[in-house]
Amino acid sequence: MPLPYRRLVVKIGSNVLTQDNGLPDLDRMEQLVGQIVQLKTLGLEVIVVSSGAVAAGRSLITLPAQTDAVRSRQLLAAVGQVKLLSTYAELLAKHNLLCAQVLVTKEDFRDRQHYLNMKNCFQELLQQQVIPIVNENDVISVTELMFTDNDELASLIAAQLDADALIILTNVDGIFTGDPRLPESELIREIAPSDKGFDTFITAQRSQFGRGGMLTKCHMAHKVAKLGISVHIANGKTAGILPAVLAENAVNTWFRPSKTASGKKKWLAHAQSAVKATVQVNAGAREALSTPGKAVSLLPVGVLGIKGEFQKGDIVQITDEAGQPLGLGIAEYGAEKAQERLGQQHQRPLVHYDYLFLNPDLA
Ligand SMILES: Nc1ncnc2c1ncn2[C@@H]1O[C@H](COP(=O)(O)OP(=O)(O)O)[C@@H](O)[C@H]1O
Ligand SMILES: N[C@@H](CCC(=O)OP(=O)(O)O)C(=O)O
Repeated sequence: MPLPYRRLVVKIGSNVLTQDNGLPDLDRMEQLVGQIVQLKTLGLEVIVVSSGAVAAGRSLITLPAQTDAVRSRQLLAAVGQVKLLSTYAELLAKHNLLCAQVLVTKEDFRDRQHYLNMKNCFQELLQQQVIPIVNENDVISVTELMFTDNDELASLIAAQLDADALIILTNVDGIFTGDPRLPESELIREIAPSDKGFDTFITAQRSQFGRGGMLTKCHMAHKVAKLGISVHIANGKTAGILPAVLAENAVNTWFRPSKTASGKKKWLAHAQSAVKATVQVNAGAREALSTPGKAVSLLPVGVLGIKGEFQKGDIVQITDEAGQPLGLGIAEYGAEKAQERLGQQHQRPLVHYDYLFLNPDLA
């Protein structure tokens, strides 16, 4: 019985699409496109997050001497993205399928209206049987505006579209208990939402053309699984890997999902950059909020202080007495009213449970 996924985000790392000499691996792309078509034939909705623009650019243009790192990336990605997408378009056209280019920046996830506009566009594309191929807009995303890497972007898209699963294709079989090149390292087959410490195995080493490395993959995967989305990290260089993951006979690391979270919570999970102010809570409120399985709203009686200004509907960061971040929430009223009600009993929640996202490692 294949895994019961209906909507799937597939992230393809730079290294999967690049040969050792740095040139794009067209055979691999063709194979992966073939697999995506197979999934479409099974009736799945597939959204692809593809890296590889910078790598494709390297094969097309020689950088002028002394070009700095930021400009190099902009130049290579701007040139390479055209090649990357036209290759996908040509390969998919052979199967009578259309793809769409979606280039995004972190800014596009900040504002709820932007977020919903983007979501609507994805839904329209999927309805029309078009395969969205997403990448970061490397031309305008520089320095602090950048996603950590495309694993973060793929996680955001999976949460945004309420995907059933995210498959991260990289150049190793999954997460190992040590350097994957060492024979004594073993593959971790399954990670539960409550598991901790599995990231201590991960070294800073990353693939030749990758950006974030395995550590971001791991953190993002865990966060996404906590939102109720299944995550697989698998080897994109293995023949037939996508259908094999679905058929449950692929070697991979599976992040088992926890019970589902609402769309608002999924959005909040990635809304750190939109935080307007900080709300500090006392030990009692911290304990109540972090009790597993309890739907607790944040009441003014548990609030110690407020730093910054916010209006009703703004996102606030919730911290404990020591300033440790606990999560994010949408304020039910503005900072002025909240200040008046500070520490008072029998007041309306400052953050309702439905609009509260607590950090996965809190409980
Ligand atoms: N414990 C580990 N298990 C698996 N891979 C690891 C581990 N520690 C470090 N890595 C490295 O992470 C790399 C994959 O991450 P990355 O370079 O970001 O790939 P991608 O281009 O697919 O995003 C692997 O090639 C591997 O060298
Ligand atoms: N946007 C960049 C990809 C950056 C990135 O995150 O790469 P990777 O770690 O291989 O997924 C590109 O298309 O080259």
